[in-house]
Amino acid sequence: MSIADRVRVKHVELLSKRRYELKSATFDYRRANGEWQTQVREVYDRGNGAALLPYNLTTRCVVLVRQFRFPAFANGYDDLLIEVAAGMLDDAEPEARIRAEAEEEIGYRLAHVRKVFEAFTSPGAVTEKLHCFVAEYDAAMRIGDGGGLADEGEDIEVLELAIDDALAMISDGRIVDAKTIMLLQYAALHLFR
Ligand SMILES: Nc1nc2c(ncn2[C@@H]2O[C@H](COP(=O)(O)OP(=O)(O)O[C@H]3O[C@H](CO)[C@@H](O)[C@H](O)[C@@H]3O)[C@@H](O)[C@H]2O)c(=O)[nH]1
Ligand SMILES: [Mg+2]
Repeated sequence: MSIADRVRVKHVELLSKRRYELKSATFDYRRANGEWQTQVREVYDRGNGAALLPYNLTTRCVVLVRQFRFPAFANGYDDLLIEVAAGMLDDAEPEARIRAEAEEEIGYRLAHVRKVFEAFTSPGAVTEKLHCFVAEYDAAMRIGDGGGLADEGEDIEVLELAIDDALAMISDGRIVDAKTIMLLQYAALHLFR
C-alpha cells in the first residue's frame, strides 16, 4: 500500500546545512475524512544508522558501551550514556558498517551478525532509520580495546555485563537509550531464555 497519493509536497526550504541538513517542508496531506490540510514540518536528516548487541549464551553476558552524549546532557541527563555499539552508515551497507563499528568501538571482530529489526528512532522529526543487529561473541573474537576514534571526539568505555544486570538497569534508569532498551528487550525475549 502506498500513501503517496495522500501527500503533495509543495515547498522544501533548507534551514541549516553544516554537518547534517535541517529542512522545513510544506506539504498538503489528505486526512482520513478526505479533506486536504496544509502542514509544515521541520525535518533533520543525518542519514541512517546501525546498532549491535553482542551476546554470549554461555556466560549470559552482553557487551555495551558508555560515552558522553551532549544532546542528552543538554536535556538534563548528568551522566555518561550506556548504549549498544552503533554508528551512522555514511552511505555504507548496514552490515559492513556495523562490523566496522564493532571493531572500532568495542574491539571485537565478529563472525556472524544478524539483523533482527529496523526502527525509525524519532519519526516525527528525524529521518533516521536504524538497522538493529545481534551477534554471538566470545573472548577469542576480541582483537583490541575498542574505544572509538579519538580524533573524532569518541571516548568510549567497553562494558561487559550480565544480561540480567543490564535488564535491571533499564528498570532503575541507568540505561535510558532507546536503541539499547529495544535490543536488550529483544535479547530477553528471543535469545536468553
Ligand atoms: N564535529 C561534529 N561531529 C559530530 C557531530 N555529530 C556527530 N559527530 C561525531 O560523528 C561521529 C559519529 O560516530 P558514529 O559512531 O558513527 O555515530 P553515533 O553517534 O554512535 O551514532 C549512533 O547512535 C546515534 C544515537 O543513538 C544514532 O542517531 C546513530 O544512527 C547511530 O546509531 C562521532 O564521533 C560524533 O561525535 C557534529 O554535529 N559535529
Ligand atoms: Mg557510535
